[in-house]
Amino acid sequence: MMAGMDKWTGLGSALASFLFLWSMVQSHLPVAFRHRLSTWATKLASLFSPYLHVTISEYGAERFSRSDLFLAVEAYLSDACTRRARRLKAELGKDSKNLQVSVDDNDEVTDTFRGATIWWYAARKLQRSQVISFYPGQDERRFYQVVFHRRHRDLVVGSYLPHVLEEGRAVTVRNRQRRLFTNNPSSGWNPYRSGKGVWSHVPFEHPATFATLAMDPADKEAIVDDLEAFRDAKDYYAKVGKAWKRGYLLHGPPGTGKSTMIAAMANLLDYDVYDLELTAVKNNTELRKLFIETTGKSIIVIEDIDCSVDLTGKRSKADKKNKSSSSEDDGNNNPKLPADPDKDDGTKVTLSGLLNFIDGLWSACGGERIIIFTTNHKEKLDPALVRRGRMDKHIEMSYCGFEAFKVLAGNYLDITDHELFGEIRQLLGEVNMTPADVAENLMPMSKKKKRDNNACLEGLVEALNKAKQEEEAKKGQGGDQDQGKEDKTSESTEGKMSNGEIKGSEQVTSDN
Ligand SMILES: Nc1ncnc2c1ncn2[C@@H]1O[C@H](COP(=O)(O)OP(=O)(O)OP(=O)(O)O)[C@@H](O)[C@H]1O
Ligand SMILES: [Mg+2]
Repeated sequence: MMAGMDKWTGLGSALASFLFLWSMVQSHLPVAFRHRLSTWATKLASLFSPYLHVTISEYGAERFSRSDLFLAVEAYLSDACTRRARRLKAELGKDSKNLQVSVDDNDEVTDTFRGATIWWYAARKLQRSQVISFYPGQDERRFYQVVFHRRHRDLVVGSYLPHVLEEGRAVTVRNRQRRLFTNNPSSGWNPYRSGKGVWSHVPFEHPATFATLAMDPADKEAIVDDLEAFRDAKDYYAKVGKAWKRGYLLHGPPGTGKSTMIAAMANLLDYDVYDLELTAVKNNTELRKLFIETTGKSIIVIEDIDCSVDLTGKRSKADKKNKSSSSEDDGNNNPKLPADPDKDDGTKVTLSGLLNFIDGLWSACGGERIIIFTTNHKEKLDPALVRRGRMDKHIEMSYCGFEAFKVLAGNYLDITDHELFGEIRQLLGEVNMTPADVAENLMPMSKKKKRDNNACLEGLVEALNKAKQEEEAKKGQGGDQDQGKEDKTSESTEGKMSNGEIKGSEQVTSDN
């Protein structure tokens, strides 16, 4: 039985190779003759050969972009089959520093799928184009040919090729160099002009991870858990009829690690990051266009949302017009009306445009997206913008507590305990110092000087004492509008619940 199978397989392979070489010879003959020969050859082949061919060309019918299937096959073969190919070629990936190994032209790769044997060939043929090409090699069209026994037709077309597509896409995602995108300025530029992307990108190489992020371990774990649950919840989101996306609001004073946390999130989930500069967006239509151009598995970030667009100011003015009672001031928690969409004051992105961006019908395109807003002043934001469902999770990044300090001490000094820890713990309970400032004190002072843990910690104690004195001096002067003090009050209630939110040096609130 096995010997019989081998004989058939060998014969099939030989026939498939012959037909493939035949198609290569044809490509160098005059067009009319080639067509006739091709018809004869196909008839002959179908008479004698039980094998079928499927060709997957590099460019689709429209010839502008490379076919998705071709790219997936390329990735699939490079990953799954290169081990079996005898001739391989290595290239530097387009956006990556990694070497990509793929099957060399005219080489054969054998694959098996549910007991069926499938042969793959990579080849290229010269295209007689009417268009003059500026780029060498542009007239060459690459293609893959898959050959299989006709009794496996349903299996290959119905199951194997979809499997190759899915696996190939997964390999592409695994091997890709993640990217950091930023939106191009819109002045003098038409977002609908073809051939020009609305986003520019650079490789995303931020080294921050949750392990190096200084915050309370329990809160950190809760965030990691939430992110991982989101990543794996495709079916759940489909079941409950929700777009597969999640919003996070990171708020807290400057230097408390909001941007660092975004980088850690991207590294944890292996997502791209789209850093959206809202002030460079002309209007709501352009904002929507930007959203459509983002891909799945990405984090869309709008930093300092309260400064990006004067949502509060516009709303206050609208509010004033309508109610003739509210002040120009942001008015904190007062509900406000939407901004005037027709008013042209540099940017026409309105609150309603932004809300649409987050959870309008368009926001469901593609799926698997996280949207993050950061702000130093949560209270300035419109409640509609940050309500649950839009910003599902509110994370307060606050001044450095002792637990956060221990993470920094571990990162910078490789220590978990020290005789000065007690004093530092007490001082951190009394003084507001951001993780950025604490980290600065733990950095070695000079390159020549050997890193000295004692000196670093003593320096930190000194800085904390100095900050304490300054705070006391301010208090003495009767200055009570200091933002730090307000935050300090909430920090001193570490771990206690207030208005349904966890208050602490690292606070996390969630709707679930
Ligand atoms: N929680 C933290 N854990 C580790 N490092 C931190 C943390 N917070 C701040 N840092 C350090 O301080 C620097 C500044 O932090 P980051 O830019 O994340 O602050 P931010 O909250 O985004 O500030 P801003 O509101 O000004 O944008 C970072 O480069 C990082 O090294
Ligand atoms: Mg920041």
